[in-house]
Amino acid sequence: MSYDKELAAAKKAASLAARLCQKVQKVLLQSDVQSKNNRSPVTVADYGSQALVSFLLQQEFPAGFSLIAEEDSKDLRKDGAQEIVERITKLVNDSLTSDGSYSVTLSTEDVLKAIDSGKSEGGSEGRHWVLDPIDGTKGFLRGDQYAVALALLDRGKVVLGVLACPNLPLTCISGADRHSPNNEVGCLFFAEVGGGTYMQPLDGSSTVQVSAVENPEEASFFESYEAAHSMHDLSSLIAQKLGVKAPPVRMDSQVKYGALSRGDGAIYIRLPRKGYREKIWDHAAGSIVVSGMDQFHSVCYFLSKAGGVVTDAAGNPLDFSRGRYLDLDTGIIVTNQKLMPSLFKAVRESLEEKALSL
Ligand SMILES: Nc1ncnc2c1ncn2[C@@H]1O[C@H](COP(=O)(O)O)[C@@H](O)[C@H]1OP(=O)(O)O
Ligand SMILES: [Mg+2]
Ligand SMILES: [Mg+2]
Ligand SMILES: [Mg+2]
Repeated sequence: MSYDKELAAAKKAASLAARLCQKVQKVLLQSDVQSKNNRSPVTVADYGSQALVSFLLQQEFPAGFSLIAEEDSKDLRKDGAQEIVERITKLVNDSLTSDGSYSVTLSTEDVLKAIDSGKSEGGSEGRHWVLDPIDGTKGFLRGDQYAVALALLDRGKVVLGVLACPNLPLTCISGADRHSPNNEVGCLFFAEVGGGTYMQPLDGSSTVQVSAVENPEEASFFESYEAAHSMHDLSSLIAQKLGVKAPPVRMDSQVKYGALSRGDGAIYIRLPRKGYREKIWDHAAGSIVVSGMDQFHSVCYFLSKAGGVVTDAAGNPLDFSRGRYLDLDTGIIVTNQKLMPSLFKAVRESLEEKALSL
């Protein structure tokens, strides 16, 4: 089955949402940042991106529309939030009309409703869109990496994924090419089941050069920038066991999956502390982008690689059919098929050693 129409809509929605986020990141005001009850930050851009993507997808696919997304409008409906809601509404309307494809004006209530369409519980039946409107809000606030991550589930499987990465350089970010003179940023990764992974510039204006890392042991491995999101001491033990020499590349969000898919590194290790439950919107788009990397296409290069594999720390594939959360053993590991057996062994040994030392 082809999902071309859905993919085109997803690319359009994620690109417009990324533009909205870029605009906010440039002039980030302290008042734009709120704290959710789990103490993670949320900004007008998170809400604006979710409203925009939700509205666009609903316009295109009204029948049986289902969206699982990170944010909801609860805090925005509280007393004193009116000004922020108006600012979000203006951002959404400006972005919708920015390239002339839409001539609608949403009210504040339309925007709140669009945000709240993301409350679906998902599951193993039917189709569900999965959205992280800003993945890596902490990176976004630091002026660093973040992604708009959008995927489609069909009967519990990820069938397409789009990662808009506004701050990711178009050229390789690690290894020998790290100091490439080309400092253009803004990448759009997309993948459809069975169709390989593609990358194009977010603004669509220039060509892309992709470099292949030939020796994975020399290539960087990726991990979270935030130490609270993944245990850095454990990944350095794993890297040591694998003989990886390069220092880890610490980066926020699913941008790591995008960078990995084009060969900027060979391994992504994510081992959160006990008790943290991963959400499906933090991995759906990224996992299909990496899985399609055996057929990676860019504007000017075609790279053939060992296919990407994403599993939990017990070697099980990620199961997106169980609702809003992933039920995982310990963490997530990502690499290519060739390296997975040795990565898996190093992960198991390191976890056992860590358990013994506790
Ligand atoms: N304590 C935590 N442990 C692991 N991941 C977290 C934690 N808190 C938030 N996250 C989510 O982890 C992702 C960031 O991952 P990374 O560590 O790879 O940058 C984001 O989706 C972030 O949510 P958010 O979407 O709100 O930014
Ligand atoms: Mg968040
Ligand atoms: Mg996230
Ligand atoms: Mg988010």
